[in-house]
Amino acid sequence: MNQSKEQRILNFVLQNAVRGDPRSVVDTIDRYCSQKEWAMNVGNEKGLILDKTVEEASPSVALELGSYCGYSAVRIGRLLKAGARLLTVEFNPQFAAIAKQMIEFAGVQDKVKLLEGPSEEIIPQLKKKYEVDTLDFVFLDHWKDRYTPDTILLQECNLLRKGSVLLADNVIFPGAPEFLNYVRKSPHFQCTNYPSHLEYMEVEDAMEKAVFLG
Ligand SMILES: O=C(NC/C=C/[C@H]1O[C@@H](n2cnc3cncnc32)[C@H](O)[C@@H]1O)c1cc([N+](=O)[O-])cc(O)c1O
Ligand SMILES: [Mg+2]
Repeated sequence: MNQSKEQRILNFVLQNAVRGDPRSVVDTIDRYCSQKEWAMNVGNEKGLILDKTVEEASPSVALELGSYCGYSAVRIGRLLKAGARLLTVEFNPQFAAIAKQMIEFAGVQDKVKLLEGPSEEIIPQLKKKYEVDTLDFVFLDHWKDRYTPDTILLQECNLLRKGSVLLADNVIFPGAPEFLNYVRKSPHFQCTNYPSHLEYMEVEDAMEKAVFLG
């Protein structure tokens, strides 16, 4: 049975990146996906915006929705301070298996925990089952029509506190118009747009930061 694209990306990392070196894992995925097969990793241009937002937030507890191959989980994990943790949510079993191996190879498994299942089921479990009080940082990069319902669910579950930072990928391409409309109209969020480009392409894209105001 021939391999999936995601398996080919993982194999390329296992053969070409440096075990325990998250930067080399990120760079190796970018090399493969820009030269061989496009894939929906946040990529290096938007990745720099992600890096700066994470460093500024300096989160103790972070959440990622949509692990895919683990590119951004590794990218965020490498920036977390001692004792901080990232929970990354992925419901596709094949992608979850790839992402887990990517996280372990990069050596960030002590900071990054992959939770397998749909975000709408996992989010309500975060407080009791995963011992989360509130989230300091949330990266939204899953199905674009889930951004708004999950943002509402995070609020309903009291998982956001004054200053919690949401960062959403792809608000221009493929686009998340209802999410932009929701957070920009809401009195509970202070929004900032970061124009950029779609990973590995010269297509316009952007990230949106939405800081919860309580
Ligand atoms: O579609 C995109 N991303 C969707 C990402 C989806 C990933 O999140 C998981 N997921 C989805 N809902 C979930 C709910 N719960 C858990 N995992 C979930 C999916 O199993 C997949 O691993 C996308 C598309 C382009 N593009 O150019 O077309 C570019 C990008 O940067 C993108 O992020
Ligand atoms: Mg994306």
